[in-house]
Amino acid sequence: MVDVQSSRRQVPRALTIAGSDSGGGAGIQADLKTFQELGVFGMSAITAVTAQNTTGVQAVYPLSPEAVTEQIRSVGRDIRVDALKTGMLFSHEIIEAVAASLEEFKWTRVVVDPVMVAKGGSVLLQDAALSAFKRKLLPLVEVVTPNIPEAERLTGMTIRNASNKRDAAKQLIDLGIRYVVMKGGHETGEEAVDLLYDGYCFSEFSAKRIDTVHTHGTGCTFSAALTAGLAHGLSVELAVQQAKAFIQAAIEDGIQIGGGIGPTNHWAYRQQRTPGAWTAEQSLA
Ligand SMILES: Nc1ncnc2c1ncn2[C@@H]1O[C@H](COP(=O)(O)OP(=O)(O)O)[C@@H](O)[C@H]1O
Ligand SMILES: Cc1ncc(COP(=O)(O)OP(=O)(O)O)c(N)n1
Repeated sequence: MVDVQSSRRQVPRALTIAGSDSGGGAGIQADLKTFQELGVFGMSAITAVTAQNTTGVQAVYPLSPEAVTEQIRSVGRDIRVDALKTGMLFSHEIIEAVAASLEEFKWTRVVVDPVMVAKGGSVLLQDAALSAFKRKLLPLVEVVTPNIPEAERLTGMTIRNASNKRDAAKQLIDLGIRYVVMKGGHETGEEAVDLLYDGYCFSEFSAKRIDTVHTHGTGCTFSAALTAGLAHGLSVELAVQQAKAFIQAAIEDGIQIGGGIGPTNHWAYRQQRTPGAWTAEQSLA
């Protein structure tokens, strides 16, 4: 007789603690799609429900901190978590609940995407939550992935050039974070350059900047791909390299969704690696 229990395969598992985007391009939805594409079993703890589409965020309904804690506990008490990421945390109460859970379970492979404002301008992190975010959450994380405006808000610095980026990364490391990835999506120039700093060395991950407005959820997707790499046991450097390739494919092989700032293509990276696979264009033909 086959022992079904012991013959079941062990797979990497990752948890996302983030907001729901009803439009499917960012938040929990982008994270779970990305985990799946990268061969990781995805789990979620929802912090807030947003009514959202490609034209913007129409409404935000935060959950109670207890509801967030209970979701994390349910996962943590039964299922191994190899890596996790946070996205939209919204309030200082939710940040405190998440920080307490990270301490309770002693998870170390933790990626924090400091989501603050959606591309349409809606607030996804309240002003009053910034201090708890810096003091309670950031010292517990392995990697933080700010875009330029987020790095400016976290450090109080104005970032205009490469030297400013390095100074801001150093300031963030001083908060107790192991690695900073400062993303270059909001800059201009031929290349989109992401800067990685480990407290000693800087490395750059560069790819051709794609001329498109359809970048809804790029930060969520990038940080989820990075988390998936960590769940597989990759070093942070290799996980960033894979995440960069994943987001590049997702932006480059764009799909037409909605009438505003559309999402990226979460299956493009896999498709590029699967000879003879169907393409987004073929499926519409
Ligand atoms: N137009 C683009 N072309 C290529 N890469 C991009 C583009 N926009 C963003 N990226 C990449 O997407 C990832 C997310 O970056 P960014 O857009 O800055 O984050 P966020 O969504 O948090 O604002 C980074 O790896 C960045 O370099
Ligand atoms: C629920 C939710 N979480 C996060 C975001 C922000 O996502 P991001 O990847 O920064 O991309 P933009 O929305 O700024 O394009 C969100 N919109 N919703």
